[in-house]
Amino acid sequence: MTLRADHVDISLGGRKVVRQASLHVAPGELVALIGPNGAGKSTLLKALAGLLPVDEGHILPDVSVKERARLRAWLGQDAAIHWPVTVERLVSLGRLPHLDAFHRAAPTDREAIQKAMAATDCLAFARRPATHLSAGERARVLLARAFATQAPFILADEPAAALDPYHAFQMMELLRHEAQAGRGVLVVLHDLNLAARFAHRVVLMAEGAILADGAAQTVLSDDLLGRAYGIRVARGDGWLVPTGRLQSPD
Ligand SMILES: Nc1ncnc2c1ncn2[C@@H]1O[C@H](COP(=O)(O)OP(=O)(O)OP(=O)(O)O)[C@@H](O)[C@H]1O
Repeated sequence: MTLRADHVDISLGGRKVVRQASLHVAPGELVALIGPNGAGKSTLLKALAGLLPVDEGHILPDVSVKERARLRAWLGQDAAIHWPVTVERLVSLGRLPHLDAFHRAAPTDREAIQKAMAATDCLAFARRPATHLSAGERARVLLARAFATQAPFILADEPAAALDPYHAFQMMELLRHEAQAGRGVLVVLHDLNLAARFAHRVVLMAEGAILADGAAQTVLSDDLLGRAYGIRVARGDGWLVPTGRLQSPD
């Protein structure tokens, strides 16, 4: 089963911000969704998560709200933590879609929570209030919550944004590991090097439309990066850095 957007149009505030976008994620692959600010990446990701309705086109599979929560783990961009619950309790919320009517945790739930915290290095602060963490630690806890869901698909919106290079790399390794374990992972990224290093496939969005979808070396071409971002890049063995601005693509 693949998760897919099929010729999707989405409007926000009466304005069409995603146009005829088609995108799919298969089990076992990590797909990076890149593009300039305002391109429509978060909007498309939210629609794939079932958090936003589409005007036209389809998000597939078309399932019930409960089934959707089991199918897709969501790691949002501004996932602030407002309540001083413990880290363990917060991670356990990832199991909500699996609990019975009385919200009782079964041994399989407890096992999934421990496994998710171990994978993301959260066990050392499992009993601390989740509000008392650094931005990087918080990002790992929220990733643990998403992992605890054990959903076949993980949708993550800029999960590495607040992270130092070590933890950004670790975050991507964890997501890649999940993909290797058979999940489908779609991750919005601004760091083109992380996309090049970790993604099986890169999808480039600009002005609400999908501009390119393919291998990193094809999508991260001088021509496409110039058209989408208005930047010039220098590149080496597996890396690239912006070296100048072209005319703004806006
Ligand atoms: N709630 C909203 N109401 C109206 N327009 C919105 C709303 N949220 C976002 N937009 C607009 O929709 C467009 C797409 O926004 P979106 O957040 O999907 O872009 P993005 O590619 O994720 O950008 P960024 O890289 O800056 O996070 C932008 O033009 C934005 O201004």
